[in-house]
Amino acid sequence: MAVYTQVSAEEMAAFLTRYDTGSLISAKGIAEGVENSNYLLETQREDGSRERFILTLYEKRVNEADLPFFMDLLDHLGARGCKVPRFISDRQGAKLQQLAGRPACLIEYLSGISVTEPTAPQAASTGRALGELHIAARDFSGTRRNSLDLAGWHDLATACGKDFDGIQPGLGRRVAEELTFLDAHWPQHLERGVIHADLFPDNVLMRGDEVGGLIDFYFSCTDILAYDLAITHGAWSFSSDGSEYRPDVAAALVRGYADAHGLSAAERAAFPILCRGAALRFLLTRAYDWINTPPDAMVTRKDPLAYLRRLDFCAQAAPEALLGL
Ligand SMILES: Nc1ncnc2c1ncn2[C@@H]1O[C@H](COP(=O)(O)OP(=O)(O)O)[C@@H](O)[C@H]1O
Ligand SMILES: N[C@@H](CCOP(=O)(O)O)C(=O)O
Repeated sequence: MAVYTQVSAEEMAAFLTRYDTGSLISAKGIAEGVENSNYLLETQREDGSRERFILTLYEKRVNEADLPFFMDLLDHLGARGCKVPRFISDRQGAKLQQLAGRPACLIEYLSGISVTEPTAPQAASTGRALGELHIAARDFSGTRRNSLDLAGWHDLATACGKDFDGIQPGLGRRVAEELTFLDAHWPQHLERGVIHADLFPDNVLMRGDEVGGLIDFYFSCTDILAYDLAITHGAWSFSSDGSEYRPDVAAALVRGYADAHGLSAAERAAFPILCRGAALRFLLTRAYDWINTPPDAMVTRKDPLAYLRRLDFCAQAAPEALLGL
């Protein structure tokens, strides 16, 4: 359950008086997610019409100074037809607020369902949506360094240190070997731009086989575009515990992306390395959270070993198998 900060109904009702949203009629903590506290709010206007909103209080990894980048990015993408939620301005034009001692924003609600067992047609739509996002972001002027890049992975590995082997004996050595490999092979000259960097199935709201919304841009940053496809590939093309590879889903995702955006020969050649980096990145953040989440925290820790299995698979798979060619 990702509600780190409890907000009373009275505090929420008072918060909403800053906006032209009508008054609060219901509020529910949202169980999904691990990074921030999220509430689903429903409001009613004087004419009786109702509307839903997401209230997010920023915790953990989101730096308040990065919020303007995310807000401007979503405005930019929304204006170019991408299905992304807008941050709502209050009557004074402010999008960023303070609530219960945390930075907080009111966000447009998008309907749709996050699938847990993605199908090939859903992966194809998601690949297309990711390609369209990369194209729409080409003329976005904002930039944000990816703090979870190769250097950031080294920092996380150092922070986990000896605790890795409490998760699984030998894990520390495996991570160190992989970092050495990636230091030597990480591609330097692929096309860069704004990437989502966390396009897991829970961050895509599906309507049937079509994408109804892309959410949770709080890791978005400037990095290699094909690395974003590799992250999405790792999240969509395996069973959630990482034990089973789904080549049909992988092929549909890559084809959808290539149709919308294109995928160069250099990007295809580097794809196995990018997949290994993507698997290691999530192994590391999950391992760090596994080690550092207090036992009484109201959040379900995610299994780092599910990403070790993906890493092992990607390290031995033929490039054609990963690309679904
Ligand atoms: N704009 C939105 N529209 C509809 N549902 C949303 C929206 N933003 C978040 N949610 C819901 O809240 C959940 C958690 O949001 P998310 O941004 O993924 O949290 P976290 O950053 O903590 O991982 C999502 O899985 C989704 O169910
Ligand atoms: N997708 C990451 C964790 C970030 O959580 P999200 O709910 O913001 O997507 C993972 O699965 O490790």
